[in-house]
Amino acid sequence: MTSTEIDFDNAHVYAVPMRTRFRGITVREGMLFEGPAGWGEFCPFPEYDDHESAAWLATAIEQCTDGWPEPVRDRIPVNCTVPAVGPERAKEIVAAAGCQTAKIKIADHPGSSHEDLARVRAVREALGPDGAIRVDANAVWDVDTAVSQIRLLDAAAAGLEYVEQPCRTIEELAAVRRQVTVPIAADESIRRAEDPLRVAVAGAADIAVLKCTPLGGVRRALRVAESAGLPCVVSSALETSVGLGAQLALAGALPTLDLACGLGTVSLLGGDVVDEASSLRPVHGVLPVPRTPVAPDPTALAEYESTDPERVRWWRDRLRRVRAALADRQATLRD
Ligand SMILES: O=C(O)CCC(=O)c1ccccc1C(=O)O
Ligand SMILES: [Mg+2]
Repeated sequence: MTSTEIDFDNAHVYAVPMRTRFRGITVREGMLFEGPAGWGEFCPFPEYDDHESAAWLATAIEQCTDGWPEPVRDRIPVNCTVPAVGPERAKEIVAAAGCQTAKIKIADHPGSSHEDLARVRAVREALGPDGAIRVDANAVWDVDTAVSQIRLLDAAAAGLEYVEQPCRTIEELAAVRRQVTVPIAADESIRRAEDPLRVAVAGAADIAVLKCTPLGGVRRALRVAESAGLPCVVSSALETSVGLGAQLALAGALPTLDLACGLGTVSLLGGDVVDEASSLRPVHGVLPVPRTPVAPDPTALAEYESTDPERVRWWRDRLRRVRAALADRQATLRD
């Protein structure tokens, strides 16, 4: 991977409002820059330090210098993503999406159980009996809370497909997994591991959630999939269509993929930096696998270019620091 031909100096800083607050985010920010193979997106969440953000930069550099490996499929079924909203809004989201699978955010704040159960019931009503429902607790429960909440949610959903990251540690996931029949998926345990290639998720989870953006690229995520040795779901990091292309390239290149992916998230954004026709919004619950990165559209890019000089400076400083951090990490990210 070489980064010398990338036009970092002219990188654009974008700010796209979220349609609904998600993970505490109301405006999604990031950077877009062009290299010899196309455009890349650099968008680590604000709380990520330079070391962790280096993997996000590696993904952007892979896509604009090397491109992606050959896909083995060209259409990816996706879930619709239901944020922590009320039951009526949840039904609208599911009905508008047209997906067979819904992923619901739960445990968004302390004491949310009652609201979580109402949201899950509403989604089942909108989805019908044949759809699949998965929930994501983003690592907030202790083991006992997880076990009791998963049982309640499974009943409210009339059957859950899986629960994503109910607790923080691998040991806790394993303990929960021994006590419930609902399959367990590991997300943060892989994505935020110091070494995602060596984390032992197999005894603690039934499914691996993979996000190539924080894992350092499509090729590296393929190696993480191989070492995890579990059925995989590819899930987004709230990229625009430019960065989401890499995630779809990963979903397209995995040797086996039997589960819907969490890649319908452009629908959570209030806009996109590419033109309408290239925007990676699912149609009838399916997304295409792009062969090359999607380029921003000048008009759309101008619309979402950040106008806040302080944010622009913050991102430029961050990119400069993270390029240095990546130079330090390059050996391990190639590992
Ligand atoms: O998987 C999906 O349906 C959407 C993606 C998603 O939930 C997500 C998006 C950004 C950051 C974290 C997460 C997560 O899976 O926890
Ligand atoms: Mg998750």
